[in-house]
Amino acid sequence: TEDTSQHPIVANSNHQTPLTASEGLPKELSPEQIENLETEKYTFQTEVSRLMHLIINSLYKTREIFLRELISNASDALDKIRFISLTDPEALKTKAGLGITIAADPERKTLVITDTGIGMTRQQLKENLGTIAKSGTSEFLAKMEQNNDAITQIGQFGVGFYSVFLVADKVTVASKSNDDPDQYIWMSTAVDDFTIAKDPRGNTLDRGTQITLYLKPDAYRFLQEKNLKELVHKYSQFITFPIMVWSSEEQEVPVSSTQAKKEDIDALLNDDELIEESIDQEPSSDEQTEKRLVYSWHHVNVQKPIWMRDPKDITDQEHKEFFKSVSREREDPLAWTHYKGEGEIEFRSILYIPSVVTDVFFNNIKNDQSNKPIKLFVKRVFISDEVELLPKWLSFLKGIVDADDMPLNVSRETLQKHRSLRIITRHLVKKALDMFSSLSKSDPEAYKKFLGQYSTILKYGAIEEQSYRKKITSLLRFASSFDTESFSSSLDDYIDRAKANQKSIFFMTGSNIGEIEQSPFIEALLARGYEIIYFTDPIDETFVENIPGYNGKMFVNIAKADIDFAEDDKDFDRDNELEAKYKPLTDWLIKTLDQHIEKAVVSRRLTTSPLAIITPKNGLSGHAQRVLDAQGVNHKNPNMEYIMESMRLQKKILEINPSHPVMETLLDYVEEDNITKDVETLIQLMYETTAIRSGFPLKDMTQFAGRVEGLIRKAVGVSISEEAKVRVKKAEEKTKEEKLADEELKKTNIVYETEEDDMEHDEL
Ligand SMILES: Nc1ncnc2c1ncn2[C@@H]1O[C@H](COP(=O)(O)OP(=O)(O)OP(=O)(O)O)[C@@H](O)[C@H]1O
Repeated sequence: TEDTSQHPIVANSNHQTPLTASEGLPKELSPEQIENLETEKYTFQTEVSRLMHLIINSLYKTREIFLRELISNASDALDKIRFISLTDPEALKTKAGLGITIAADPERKTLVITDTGIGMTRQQLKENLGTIAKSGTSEFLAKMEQNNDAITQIGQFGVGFYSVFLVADKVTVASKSNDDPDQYIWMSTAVDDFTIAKDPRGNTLDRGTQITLYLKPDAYRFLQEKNLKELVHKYSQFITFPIMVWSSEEQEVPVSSTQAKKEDIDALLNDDELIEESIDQEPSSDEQTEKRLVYSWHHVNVQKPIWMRDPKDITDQEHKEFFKSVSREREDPLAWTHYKGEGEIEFRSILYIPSVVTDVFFNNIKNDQSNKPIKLFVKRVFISDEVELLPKWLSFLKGIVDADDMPLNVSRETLQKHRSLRIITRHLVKKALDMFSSLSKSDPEAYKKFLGQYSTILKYGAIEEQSYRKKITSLLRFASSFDTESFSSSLDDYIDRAKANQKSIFFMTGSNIGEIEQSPFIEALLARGYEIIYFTDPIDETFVENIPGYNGKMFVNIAKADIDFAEDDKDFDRDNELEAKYKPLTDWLIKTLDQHIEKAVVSRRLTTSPLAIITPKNGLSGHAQRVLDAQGVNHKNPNMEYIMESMRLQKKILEINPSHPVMETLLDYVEEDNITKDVETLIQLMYETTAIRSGFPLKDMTQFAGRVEGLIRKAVGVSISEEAKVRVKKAEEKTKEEKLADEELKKTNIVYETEEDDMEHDEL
């Protein structure tokens, strides 16, 4: 007969029956059974071996996470069988209820974790616990080699199971799947191979998995009931299945009943009524009683799932722990929103903002894969974490959605397209944006941290999603000429501070504030008292290209042509007059700088600089050009590359400052036909230095350097043809001995040895 005491997950197991310590533990394999096992041996995939060696030989502070990983795997396995049972009721046709038990055996120094989940067939044991299917493993290995704390992220990389070797040097996994008539047992002593055998105890599990950890001496503290219960509590509160820990309690019990009979226990575990009775039975007063330790299954996670509770009753600490348990992040979230959607469709959700963006998030975005950070439940039953519930630009959030009304027996693809999901998504986006907005008001420090991590992604969202564009844009913060330090101006602030009749939001892009402040373009606006937004994020150029304006004001790049100041600033007569006056100079400049510019015009914006180089309206600014160059034009489309290249070669517009003394003098020179070769060189140089100041890469650095040197020679009176007098000594040919020594070296493995290396060898 089967030993059902190993499946104590019945409707209510929180009964107090005096059982003995070993009653909660599974039968161990006897020495003969081990002797006669018909095992088959397999070698671990190399990555698994490497991982296990790293894990077993290292001293990690946070070893307790093995329990989190095992509980989470057990919970996944239970989710799977429950999900299958939605369409196939047969799947649950075993005696076992759904749940997890955890028991320590201080005598054998083992910890046993049992679940009644989906279980594994022989083949699955071999595949799941011997190879790593998911990508990113080598990345994780590298991380671990670098930094001990990386271990806590093990679950994110899909290799959580192997964390058992943090605390155990031998592990057995017994498992029974509905798809395999027999129960199998997997064993490993953390060396390079593992074995699988048919379990000689028979089908003790009914369905599910039982993991036995043979703890290393330095991990015995996990056997202490108090430690164990605390830990399980920490990692189990948010698991939707009951988790039972085998616990002892000192109790006054009738002397006669101290030894509970095995049959009684079995009956108890299978009959709810009997349990009720046994709880009701108080020891009668005239019966003899004594104090002794009684054992029972203690239900650790009795609370409702956090999202089903009243938001008012949930403490910050509970949210932080729930967040860590769903996301496997180490740090507390920056903020959260707990929401109950009613009306069209009823659902509950909690969304969290992680305090830092993970590498995984960006890797997925880069590879055009979606992050799916939301776990979907339907009426408390976990359905999937593969459904896209948030748009890409919000997929940095983490959380859960529990819907009341959703078809369950459909494929993920059908589910993904379901109307209810689209409605939920709309609500979630709105809730997320509200959360950001209230964070900006309630906690400016946290909001700053938030934007530091996510503003690039939000800008991407504003570009992608027209319907939320305005809202997202309103959440962004920038540096501006009003406040260059704090990056705290919103566009609304800018508009509040704008001048009368100002129709534009003036901005300039650059790689940093200092560079923008150096630029000649900003003078005219600052002199007139206009504020300029300083865009320093590489995505900003694309952002403003896609977003024409905000609240009725257009974005205007002050480094491009056509600046429209307020109407009253215009003086057409004066402009026309100056243009006519400077025509000889502008014509001459076009001729001289023909290689670089398409036209030269009289500037209305320059105040202190003599010249400025402007991009034609559809061209690339200096900053944009450098960003593109640095990225090596990361476009798959060859036409795009061609367009970029031609934009880069596009001729610029030269603006001259009519009030500048250098320009006035130059005009005289041209009018008097007094231009010498030297003046021509100087104007070339002036163009080149202006280009550098305006952030454009120079086309020909050698020519530029040549011109500067020429000027210096002239100033110090050295002829242009005079060469540097250098005395060089010719290198000598190799001697015969040296040639021989080289030949010898060729035969060895030595690559290159420095003196320091030699020293180390000597010391060793
Ligand atoms: N208790 C269990 N019941 C059934 N299958 C399990 C159990 N534990 C592990 N497995 C199987 O072994 C596989 C590997 O587990 P492992 O913890 O290493 O990675 P994972 O569960 O896929 O990812 P993560 O670590 O992110 O949970 C799982 O995907 C699952 O198929």
